[in-house]
Amino acid sequence: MSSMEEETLPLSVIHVNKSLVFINRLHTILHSIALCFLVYYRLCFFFQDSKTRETPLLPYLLVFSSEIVLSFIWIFDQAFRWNPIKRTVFPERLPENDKLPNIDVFICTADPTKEPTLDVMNTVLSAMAMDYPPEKLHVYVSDDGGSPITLNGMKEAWKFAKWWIPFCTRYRISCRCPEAYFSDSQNDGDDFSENVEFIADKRMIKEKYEAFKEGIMRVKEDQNHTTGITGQNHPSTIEVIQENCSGEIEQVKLPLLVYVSREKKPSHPHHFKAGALNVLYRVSAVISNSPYLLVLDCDMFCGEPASARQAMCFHLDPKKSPSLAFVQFPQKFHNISKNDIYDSQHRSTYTVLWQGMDGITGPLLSGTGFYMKREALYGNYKIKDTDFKLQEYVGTSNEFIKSLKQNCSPNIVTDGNALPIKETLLLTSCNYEIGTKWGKEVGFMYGTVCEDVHTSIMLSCNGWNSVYCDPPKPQFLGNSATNLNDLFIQGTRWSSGLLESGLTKVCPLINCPLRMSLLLRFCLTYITCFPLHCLPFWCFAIVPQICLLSGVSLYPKVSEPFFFIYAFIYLSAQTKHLFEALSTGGTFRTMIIEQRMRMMRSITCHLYGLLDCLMKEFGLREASFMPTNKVKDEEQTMLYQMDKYDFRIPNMFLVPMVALIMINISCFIGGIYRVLSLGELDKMFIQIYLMAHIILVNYPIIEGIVIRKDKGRISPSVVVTSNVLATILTCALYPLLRKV
Ligand SMILES: O=c1ccn([C@@H]2O[C@H](COP(=O)(O)OP(=O)(O)O[C@H]3O[C@H](CO)[C@@H](O)[C@H](O)[C@H]3O)[C@@H](O)[C@H]2O)c(=O)[nH]1
Ligand SMILES: [Mn+2]
Repeated sequence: MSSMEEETLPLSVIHVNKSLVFINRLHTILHSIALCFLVYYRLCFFFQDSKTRETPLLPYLLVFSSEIVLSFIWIFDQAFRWNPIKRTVFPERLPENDKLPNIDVFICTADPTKEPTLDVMNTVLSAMAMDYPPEKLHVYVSDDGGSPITLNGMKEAWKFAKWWIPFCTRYRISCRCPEAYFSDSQNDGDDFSENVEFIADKRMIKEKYEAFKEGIMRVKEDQNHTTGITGQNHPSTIEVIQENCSGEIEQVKLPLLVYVSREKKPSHPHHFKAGALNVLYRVSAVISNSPYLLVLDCDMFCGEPASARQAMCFHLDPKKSPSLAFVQFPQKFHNISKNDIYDSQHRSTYTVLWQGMDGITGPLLSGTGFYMKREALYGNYKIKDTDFKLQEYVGTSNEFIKSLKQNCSPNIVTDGNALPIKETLLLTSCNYEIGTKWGKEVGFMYGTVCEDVHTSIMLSCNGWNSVYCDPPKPQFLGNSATNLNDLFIQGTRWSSGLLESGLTKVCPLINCPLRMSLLLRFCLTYITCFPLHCLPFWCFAIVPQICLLSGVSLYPKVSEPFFFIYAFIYLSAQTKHLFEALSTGGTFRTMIIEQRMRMMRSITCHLYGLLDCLMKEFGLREASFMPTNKVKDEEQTMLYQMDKYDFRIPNMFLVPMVALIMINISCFIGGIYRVLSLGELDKMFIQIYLMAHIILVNYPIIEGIVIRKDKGRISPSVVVTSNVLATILTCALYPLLRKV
């Protein structure tokens, strides 16, 4: 091959599945037409003579407005289906190692009791062992807990890395997270599994790993009697982890490893993960100042070592690079069971939604597993600005301002200089950001607990693009919440954060720049507003039910032509969902589980998220970020693996779900009785069908009340409380919905 040809070979290519695009667009058009008929049918009601109307106004308006809200959310959702694409990368076409850019890896951890140090260190080790020149990798760990356990864990990890990294490179190990490697015997490279030397080395590394584990545990016990320093109140500590060469093994080149714990005071807002990332962003700027950043949550390790090179296929592509802010990898999880009863893997987001956005201007940040261009987070500052102006923007650190102008050339690391202690202490102090634009225009955005989505909306507004890279082998593997409790806590946090950025900060539909395309606007609106689902879902879970009891019909009769509109909309939505589930590796069961989880989430998390967001808006509540629990609970894991829902969740979440199911069941029974005795099946068919659908999809709740005897069932006391709530709701609404 001539060098000319070589130069023009692309680093990545795009695939468009033409038939998928056709099906999607056809479905969107047909379904939209049906929705127009539905609206027409509903509007006709208002032109009827009010004396001849059979249906009272209030339930009719409730159902109609719910249909309108759902239809709008559905329309926004279609933007993701308009132009989905997939990409393939060719990392082998990248320039030689010495021409690759530097990368700073950021790993966040917050609390050693909720985030086991061993797991965090596994993430650190997997990042250090990535297939990338070690002198070009710099790993920074942010410890928001300010815990000596984490610092000591890093020292142990450093020692172990000196064995682990050469072992991985030598035997081309593909799984570079030690815990995952040792727990699965399938992980050996085929080339070496018979090799005597390899077997001996592996045994030796395994011993070192056990010693490393013990080292971490030992520290844990030692530190039980700590000082007055807490996770919320501690000074900053910055330390480069290194050890004088003990001569034990030959000098191994390791990536730079830096421990950063920012100063925290209860009186100062610390802005959660976004705050932690911004501190790392500044500290790394005066140490390594790499042009690219990889951000990882402590519970997401690098399963495969290839992601850095894959990401560079986009960042080093001269056509894409100028406007490319980040390359996002999907979040995949190693702890998902076969049937994934909680939809913990968020199938739809990481297949349909992100592929769909990739065909527009690129996916949103997903918090972890992305390669960001440092420059993209500078905000709108101008290189020409005077230092004085820049100080208003990024704060008073001269070293940091210098780093902005140095055009990303690394300084301290390569020069072998000592750490600029004074500067890093300044950059990590609580007061540094006061009066600056951090979190507003520069760095990761503050003011929401979904800093990832909010930051990427701001990037989109500034004209940056992104790319979704989903190679066949998952590059990042995380720990997803696999129990209802964690999922609901996380879901509530997300709903509140998303609504906050969508309703109160940047309403993507209205106040994004004019040049932003309509499709992108729709996607952003969908993402930030989908928790509003809770309004129609609550309505559909109560109003048609109680109306059935009192004989109020809300939908067309089976014998009316408009019945077919409803039937069409229902069937079209269900078939499309099934089609998507099947075409992304799911089954019919996946579809049912997703619908169930959507109902459960809407009724609980989305509603609480909405309330939380409103309360914050009116100053009644402070923002809070409760990290998900990452400590494994044997019993919980067992229930999950057996596909049994674990209903040991706070009443706040459980009672509304159980109460609504009870309303549905009792109205269903009462309704059937009424319909049969009065012969009104024709009139009430849709309402009866709706209830049957809700009850069937949520069968596990009924099972939890009636059949199960294990610890994860729904306890009788919850059933009683829910009954009370259901009765109050029914008694209050029954007369209202009948008369008004
Ligand atoms: O004050 C804080 C709180 C959290 N974290 C870290 O943030 C990360 C994410 O927290 P986690 O408890 O794992 O939350 P998840 O719900 O699993 O996180 C999802 O949702 C977050 C937004 O709500 C995103 O930031 C994450 O990337 C995404 O995985 C973890 O590494 C934490 O250590 C901090 O550093 N400081
Ligand atoms: Mn997490």
